[in-house]
Amino acid sequence: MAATLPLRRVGMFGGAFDPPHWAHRALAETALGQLELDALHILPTGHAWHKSRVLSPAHDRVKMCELAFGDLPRAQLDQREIHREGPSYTADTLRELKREYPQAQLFLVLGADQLLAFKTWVRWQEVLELATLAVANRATNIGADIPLDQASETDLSGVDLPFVRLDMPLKNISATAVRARVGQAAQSAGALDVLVPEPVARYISQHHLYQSPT
Ligand SMILES: Nc1ncnc2c1ncn2[C@@H]1O[C@H](COP(=O)(O)OP(=O)(O)OP(=O)(O)O)[C@@H](O)[C@H]1O
Ligand SMILES: O=C(O)c1ccc[n+]([C@@H]2O[C@H](COP(=O)([O-])O)[C@@H](O)[C@H]2O)c1
Repeated sequence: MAATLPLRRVGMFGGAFDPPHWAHRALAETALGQLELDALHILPTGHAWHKSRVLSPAHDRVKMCELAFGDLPRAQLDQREIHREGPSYTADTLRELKREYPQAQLFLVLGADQLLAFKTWVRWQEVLELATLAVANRATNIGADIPLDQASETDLSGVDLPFVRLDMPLKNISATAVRARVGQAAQSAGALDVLVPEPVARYISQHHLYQSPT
């Protein structure tokens, strides 16, 4: 009987995903393809110690992640940060993944804003030892309702950290903008389709999420 080969390239993509939007989906797809990943763990954050707002209930964010990423081959929803006590630290998650995939090269998938904030992360040096950072650029004027051709890229030239770039067309979308748009009077689920996948838009509408400003 042939032995199963250990997975060689494993990605982790974490986020509040409140809600997951088209840029998240594009980032996951790009990482899977460009990094030739054998698996990509999608990790909704449990307790986002670094965010000032209270996140939507975990079960809603998990369900929306299933709807947003469920059909992506080799992507798997990973709820460990939701189930873990205390703040979600990426270093802890990567340490666990390293134990689960001792032979694999680990990649941490993130957007440019998080790369700029990376040295504020808890045990960021350990994160660097455990994983290769894979970074997609992000418009600096995120959330603004401006045309994409007027969006400017985040300047990463001064970053003194090792990372690989993910080549993804700029998407001027943020979860903040999605929540704000839902909060504006009576948006139909259809009107959200440009920002989030249609099943996510429907879930937001059916569950009356983001009705009040956050
Ligand atoms: N438009 C985007 N382009 C590139 N990366 C993005 C984009 N939106 C989010 N990301 C990345 O996805 C990851 C998860 O982001 P998160 O769930 O916090 O979404 P967000 O849109 O930044 O949310 P919020 O507006 O609530 O802060 C982060 O690494 C973030 O940099
Ligand atoms: O470990 C940390 O200290 C840390 C600090 C900031 C962000 N992160 C992680 O980075 C991912 C993206 O964060 P965010 O704020 O863009 O949703 C998510 O998985 C967070 O848990 C992790």
